[in-house]
Amino acid sequence: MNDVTEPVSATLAERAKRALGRRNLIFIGLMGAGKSAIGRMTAQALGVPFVDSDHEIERVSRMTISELFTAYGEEEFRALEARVLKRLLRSGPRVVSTGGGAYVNERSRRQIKKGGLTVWLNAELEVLWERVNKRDTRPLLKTENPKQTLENLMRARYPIYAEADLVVLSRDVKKETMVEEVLAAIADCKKAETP
Ligand SMILES: Nc1ncnc2c1ncn2[C@@H]1O[C@H](COP(=O)(O)OP(=O)(O)O)[C@@H](O)[C@H]1O
Ligand SMILES: O=C(O)C1=C[C@@H](OP(=O)(O)O)[C@@H](O)[C@H](O)C1
Ligand SMILES: [Mg+2]
Repeated sequence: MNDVTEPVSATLAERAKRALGRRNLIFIGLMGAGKSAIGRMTAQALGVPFVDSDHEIERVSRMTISELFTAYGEEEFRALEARVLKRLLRSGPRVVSTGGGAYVNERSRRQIKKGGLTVWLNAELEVLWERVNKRDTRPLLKTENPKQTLENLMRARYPIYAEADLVVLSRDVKKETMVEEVLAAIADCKKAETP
């Protein structure tokens, strides 16, 4: 239990950092929710290292996510993702942004839950669609009707993402506002760190 009274002057980032302790902060949510962008900015605000699991997968494999899906298929990608996440989550505190499917995979979900505090960037379909339709880097959306695919993924995945420790609504507000809301959620989090 952390029963040390915070000084009134502690900034939001300082309070969040103290509440996080040695845990990692792990961003989960659907494609376009802002895990990579908001995760990076949150790490900066907290003054802890940032890592994006997709970037790490691309670095170690020397292939893009799209190339990996084409060459080996989704199942192999998930196995690689689980291995990379296990390594990234070994020590904290860090901010780790995952790819949208990581938390849905049982093996990765177990590691993520064990690895620290999870924050779900929850977003409505229109918000996600406006963001993801500008790029063609996401292999799962290379379908005849990508918006419908995104909606189907929402239905399947949102009940699982809902298991997260913290939930922040991702919407069209300034990214700095999103970061502040994430920091406030961490600072207010009652889940105690296990020794
Ligand atoms: N609050 C926001 N307002 C406007 N654009 C955003 C916001 N959050 C993220 N974005 C943009 O949406 C796109 C998708 O974000 P990204 O971080 O790649 O999402 P994810 O990693 O969850 O798929 C990026 O271009 C990012 O800059
Ligand atoms: O939702 C998914 O299954 C995926 C999301 C992507 O990451 P982002 O959520 O960062 O776009 C990436 O890992 C891969 O294309 C698969
Ligand atoms: Mg991302």
